[in-house]
Order: sequence, then structure tokens, then C-alpha cells
Amino acid sequence: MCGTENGVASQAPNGTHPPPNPNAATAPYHGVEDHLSNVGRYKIIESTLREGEQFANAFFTTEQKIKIATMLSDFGVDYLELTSPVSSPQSYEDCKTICKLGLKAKVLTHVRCNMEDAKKAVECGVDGVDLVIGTSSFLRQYSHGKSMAMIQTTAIEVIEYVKSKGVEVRFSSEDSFRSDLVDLLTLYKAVDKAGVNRVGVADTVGGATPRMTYDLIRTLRGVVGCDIETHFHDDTGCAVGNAISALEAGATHVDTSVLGIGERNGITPLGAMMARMVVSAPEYTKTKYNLKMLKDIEEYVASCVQVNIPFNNPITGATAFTHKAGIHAKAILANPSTYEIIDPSLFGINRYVSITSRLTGWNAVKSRVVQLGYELTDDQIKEVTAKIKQMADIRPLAIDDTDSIIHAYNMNLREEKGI
Ligand SMILES: CC(=O)SCCNC(=O)CCNC(=O)[C@H](O)C(C)(C)COP(=O)(O)OP(=O)(O)OC[C@H]1O[C@@H](n2cnc3c(N)ncnc32)[C@H](O)[C@@H]1OP(=O)(O)O
Ligand SMILES: O=C(O)CCC(=O)C(=O)O
Ligand SMILES: [Zn+2]
Repeated sequence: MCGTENGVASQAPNGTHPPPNPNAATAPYHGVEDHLSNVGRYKIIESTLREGEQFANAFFTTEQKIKIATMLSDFGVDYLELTSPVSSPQSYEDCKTICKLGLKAKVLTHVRCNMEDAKKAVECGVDGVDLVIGTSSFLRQYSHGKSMAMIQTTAIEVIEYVKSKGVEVRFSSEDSFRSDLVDLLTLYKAVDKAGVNRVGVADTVGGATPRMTYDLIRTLRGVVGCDIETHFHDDTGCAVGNAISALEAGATHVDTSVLGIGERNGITPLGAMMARMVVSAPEYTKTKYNLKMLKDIEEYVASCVQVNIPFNNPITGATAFTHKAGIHAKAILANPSTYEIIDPSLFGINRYVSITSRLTGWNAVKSRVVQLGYELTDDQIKEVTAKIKQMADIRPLAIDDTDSIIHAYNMNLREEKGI
């Protein structure tokens, strides 16, 4: 007997499939959901005005801080993290000023895990206080001298105080990856029980790999119920990779700074993170963030701290969307997704196809010929391409040089034809 049960077709005896049952339920097909991953709903804690101020070349005036905070809030980040108000009288005043701006982004300040710092933070009118204390044996010995038991007791007192003021609180262990795992999990469990909004995991020295990150966050995800914030330094070039791994493992928040500025060579850059996330979570990222602002934000911060944007910066680097080799250029001109993972127009940026080198092919030259308004046959374009390569073998060319070769070739043709 052949037929269907619950809308599922069984095999007919002769090996053929029976016709579909018109009464079968039309339930949609379901993919496999990754319940642990927060890649599609990640949040950004933007720390240019905290970690970024720790960059060797950073000195932000109050006006610059206001402009950076406003731009980042308009860009769509969830939180702005500001320098500790305990650092200096101006830091205290600036923190209060930014809190009063009425920005869309919530304002946090980052302080040591002690009562005096926490009181100063709350005084400023912040939405949240980010508490931090080193938990690795190195930092316990050389930074603050406290045992794990002392850290836990103080942390709980401070957390209860901040919460009693109706302010969000996060507790973070500095140097998490070099801390004893059992110590760390015990502490996180205790602060979670005390009611923190988030715990923070920090790769303070930039030594973690994506797999180490995944393992730690995944383990932590099983221990605490609160949100998990992550902070990655880039000393070994893993800051973006670690951030995406953390989200895959269940972290909810990632710290960034514009251009990655921070202590030493900094942390996960906002722009690189957007590049990663527009690929990993396109709909969420395009809807939530005002991506076309990225270039202006980076240029502004670069000017404040007097650095150039590196040529290979994701998205905004001068060559990030420049295609040079002939094989690439041909395919890009036919369909940009052949050699691009990101559409530059999402960020308001143009792609550029180079036709000025010995690697240039005739298909790329053809597109320039058309742009210049000439009508040449394919054979003629191949001849022009040979001339470009001949010249490019001698010296580097600018676009004006190749344009001149095309103009000259076209003029010769017209003269030959007596036009
Ligand atoms: C990894 C990171 O980026 S963490 C954030 C780093 N941020 C900052 O350092 C903010 C800017 N810092 C500052 O302005 C100053 O360091 C201040 C105001 C915080 C402290 O200044 P000072 O009192 O002069 O102390 P100093 O900076 O020399 O040493 C740090 C002090 O904080 C203590 N400390 C360090 N971390 C912590 C902590 N998480 N919780 C409590 N105390 C801590 C140290 O024991 C040391 O105290 P000491 O006076 O007993 O020596
Ligand atoms: O507070 C945190 O989570 C991070 C502190 C910090 O900047 C670091 O550990 O590198
Ligand atoms: Zn840091």
C-alpha cells in the first residue's frame, strides 16, 4: 500500500513516489537554530571615550568628547563607556556633561571596584557603572594586592550600593584569560547572584585565541544568567576574531573603540566589527546601525588623535574596495560579489577598479573606454591594453596616464580614418 501519513509521503511499492496529498499540512520548513549564539542580536559598548582615551596619542577636549559621543549615539551603539570620573576633575565634569546630553545611547562610566569610585560614578548621573578589578594572580599581586575572597566581598557591597541607586551595574574581571578558571567562575556566579546586569570578560593582554574565547564564554554562559560583555585587546591580532567567537558562544555585548584605539595597540575596532557583523548578521546590522556614518566618525576620531586611517582598514581603508588584477577586475565589473564580501555602498563608499598597472586586463580597460565615451572594438581595446602594460612596465602610472594612452589611441584612429 502506498499513501501518506501525517502528510509525509511513503515510498510507492514500485519505487516511484506517490503524488502529493492535497490535504497535507503546509507547515513551514524549519532550519536548525543556534540557540546559544547572539550573533544576530549583539550589542556594542563603545569605549572610545574610555579605552580610547588610554591610547598614547589621545587627548580629548570636552567639545571633542561631546561630538564623539553624539556621533556614536547617532550611529546606533547601545552604550557609551566614559573614563572614570575619579581620574581627574575634568573627567568628572565631562562625565556629568555627557550624561546631560540626553543621547539615545546609555552612558556608562568605568571605575575600580571600590565604594569611593562607585559613589563618584553614581554622582555623575550615569545610566550604568562598569566595575573592574584584576583577578589573575599577576594583577592580584602587582596591581591591587587583594585576595579572591576580598574581591568577592567588596564586589558584592559595591554592586548592592550601585543597584540601590537604581543604576545598571556590570562587574568585570580584568585579565580574565590568565585568571584561575574556578576562581573566576565562582566570582562571576556570586556577582550574578548579587544581581549584576552584566559580567565582563576581558582579554587585557590580547593573548586569547578564538577557540579559547569560545570555550571560556560557553562555560560562563552555563554558570551565569545575566548578560555577558567581552573586551578584547589586539596585541596578537585576534580582537575581531575573538569578538565574533564570543558572540557565537553566547556573549551578548562587545566592547569597541573607533579605529581600535586604546592601551598599546588597542581593542576591537568599531569599523572592523561592523565589517564582520554586516557579513555575519546582515539584516540586524543594516537596520540597527547607521553604517554610512562610519567614515565620518573614523575620520573625526583620527583627526582628534592625529593618526591616519591605515590603507588596509576594513571598510574605510584607502584600498579596501580597490580591485587591481585583470582577472578580478573582469569578474567584479560583471558582478561585484565575485570578489567582495561587503557591498561598499552600504557604507556610502565607492569601489574602484584600477587600470593603471601591468596587471590590468582588457576587460577593465574596456569599462574605462566606455566611461570616457569612446567606441572601440574588442581588438582595439586589447591593443590599448598592450600599450598600457608597456608603459606600466617602465614606471607606476596614474589614471591620467592611462587615460592619455586611451585618448591618444583614439586620436590616432580618427586621424587614420581622416575624421
Ligand atoms: C585594563 C584597564 O584598562 S583598567 C582601567 C584603567 N583606567 C585607569 O587607570 C583610569 C585612569 N587612572 C587614573 O586616573 C589613576 O590611576 C586613578 C585615579 C584611578 C588612581 O590613581 P592613584 O591613586 O594615583 O593610583 P595609581 O594609579 O598609582 O595606582 C592604582 C591604584 O588603584 C588600585 N587598584 C587598581 N585596580 C584596582 C581595582 N580594580 N579596584 C580597586 N583598586 C584598584 C591599586 O592598588 C593602586 O592603589 P594604591 O594607591 O594603593 O597604590
Ligand atoms: O572592564 C573591562 O571589562 C575591561 C577593562 C580593560 O580595559 C581591560 O581589561 O583591558
Ligand atoms: Zn582594555
